[in-house]
Amino acid sequence: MAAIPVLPPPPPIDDDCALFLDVDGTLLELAPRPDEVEVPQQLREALAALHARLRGAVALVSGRSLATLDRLLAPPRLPASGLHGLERRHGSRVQRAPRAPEALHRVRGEAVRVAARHPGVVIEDKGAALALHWRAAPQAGGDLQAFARAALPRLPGYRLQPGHDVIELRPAASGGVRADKGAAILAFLQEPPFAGRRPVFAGDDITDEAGFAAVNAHDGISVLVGPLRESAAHFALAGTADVHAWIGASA
Ligand SMILES: O=P(O)(O)OC[C@H]1O[C@H](O[C@H]2O[C@H](CO)[C@@H](O)[C@H](O)[C@H]2O)[C@H](O)[C@@H](O)[C@@H]1O
Repeated sequence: MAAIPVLPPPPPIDDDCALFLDVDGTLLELAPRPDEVEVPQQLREALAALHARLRGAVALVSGRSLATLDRLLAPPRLPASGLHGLERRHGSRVQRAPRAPEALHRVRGEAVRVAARHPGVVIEDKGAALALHWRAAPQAGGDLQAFARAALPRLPGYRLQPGHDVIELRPAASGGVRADKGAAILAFLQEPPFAGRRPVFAGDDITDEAGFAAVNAHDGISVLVGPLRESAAHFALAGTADVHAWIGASA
């Protein structure tokens, strides 16, 4: 098996960059449950300073919903894409995720019953998407993944979204267009103040690979955060503290 190449740290963030940032595992340290993350005040200040320095060209690109991103990180209320590209907000323009189908409500009820057998499992209702978390109950990972795979055929137009100690059921497209973090970044890059800038994207998870591919295709800077693994990213940082130092030095 080929060794995973060691990646260099990213260069400083220049004035002509457009900065895209994943949230959990990149800006925020992973916590046992989604509602237990902590947001350092210094991080808010660095994001606000970068937003001003890059003349607005800073966006969050997350698996969280837009509403949750605002609850966690605003102010500043940054341009953002939520639910792995299904939602996007830029100024007053908001693209919403598809409505949850009736079948998803039934699947959620069944997931809650599965979770009741595994103390520590969290079922996160994100509207159109449903996340099944086992970070605090590692032994439940197999059951939850099997449950999600079995539920998928009942949800036409849905796909599985794997992540760190989580499997999600989420729509594959929004408004008839494929939705992922790469597509969200490319949509931002067509609009001022992002257009014409060199894209930079930092992320840690499988969902972030689409974002790395998108910025690589635009001669951008792709940054894998966390332990090295197979990735399309060209640069790496070891963890959230290094991300804070990197963006803090550029703020
Ligand atoms: O794209 P992201 O911003 O990284 O969001 C991905 C998912 O993050 C959250 O789950 C992850 O973080 C939790 C809090 O640290 C952790 O408990 C969990 O194990 C991780 O998978 C969030 O809850 C999901 O909705 C996001 O899709």
